[in-house]
Amino acid sequence: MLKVDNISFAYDKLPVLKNVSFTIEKGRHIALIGASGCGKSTLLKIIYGLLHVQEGELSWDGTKILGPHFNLVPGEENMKYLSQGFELQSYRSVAENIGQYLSNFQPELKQGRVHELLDIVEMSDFANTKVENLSGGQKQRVALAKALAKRPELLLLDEPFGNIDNFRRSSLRRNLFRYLKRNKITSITATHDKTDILSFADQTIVIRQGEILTQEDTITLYQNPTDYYIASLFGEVNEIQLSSFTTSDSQDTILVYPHEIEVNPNSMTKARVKNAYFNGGYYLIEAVLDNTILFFNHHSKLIAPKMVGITIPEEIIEKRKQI
Ligand SMILES: Nc1ncnc2c1ncn2[C@@H]1O[C@H](COP(=O)(O)OP(=O)(O)OP(=O)(O)O)[C@@H](O)[C@H]1O
Repeated sequence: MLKVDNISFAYDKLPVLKNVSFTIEKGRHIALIGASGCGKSTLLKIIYGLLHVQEGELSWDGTKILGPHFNLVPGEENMKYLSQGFELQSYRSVAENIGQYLSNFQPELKQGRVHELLDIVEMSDFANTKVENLSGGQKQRVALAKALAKRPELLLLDEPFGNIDNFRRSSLRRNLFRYLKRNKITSITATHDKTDILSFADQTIVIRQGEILTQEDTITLYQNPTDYYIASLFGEVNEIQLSSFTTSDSQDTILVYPHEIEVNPNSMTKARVKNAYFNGGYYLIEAVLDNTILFFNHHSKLIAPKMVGITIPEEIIEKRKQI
């Protein structure tokens, strides 16, 4: 179990993390989300032992993480941290990089392990290619394989798929998290990508300006966002006046995702279409309702300045009213 107990951290005088506490059970996958600059990378570096906390304590399986003031070689033995820049040896081959820290005592074992890792990151065809001849996305995949090579107990990933094209990203993500689950490797992934969060994170930790806002089961958090900041980290979201959709005359608002709003010609609530953005399987419609911008999904393009009736299902209204 990872235990982070009331840590605070500042670069020089700039406080970045404030009284951060949470625990993570072994084998769980955690997404770490928050606006750019909120302290995600800093937190990962602290957990890995690259930065020394001014206040608080951390432990992994009951053993205190001492940080760089106490470890000769920075970085905890049983963890791996994959940073946004990848530390690879560019003049050596992909296979040599992945196997760099593996024992040479049993060459067949080492070779088998390197092949297994090449397969996970879909880089088998590049085993003998020098890293300097790879693209950014390919380097990122090699760095990931290298981080997994020595079977870390805790894997810390900082935007791990940022440079990887969409096509590759989906299968890589599936391969990686399947491997981590099978091998009971705990992971924390700092990310801005909603798919990393929704499909693969058991739990999500939300940070705002260096403070933990919440740690919650991912699906529960998505379905019951307690504030606009949290909901907006999953993508577009609307803050809607209840009075626009119900007979209520209260000033209360609820959070509604674009896919939860339905076009219904019979609805008394009419919005004026402003723009339609093609999104593949649907259009994201930007409309104006009661002088406020509103986003909803629609299967076909709607042309401005058309007036459309819209509704929100009763159960969504009731659920969000209670948050
Ligand atoms: N080495 C450093 N020295 C001084 N300030 C730093 C340093 N590294 C980061 N910071 C500052 O600390 C704050 C948190 O940075 P951090 O990289 O942890 O944010 P982040 O949430 O990971 O952001 P992003 O999502 O953009 O990667 C920012 O204000 C950043 O400018």
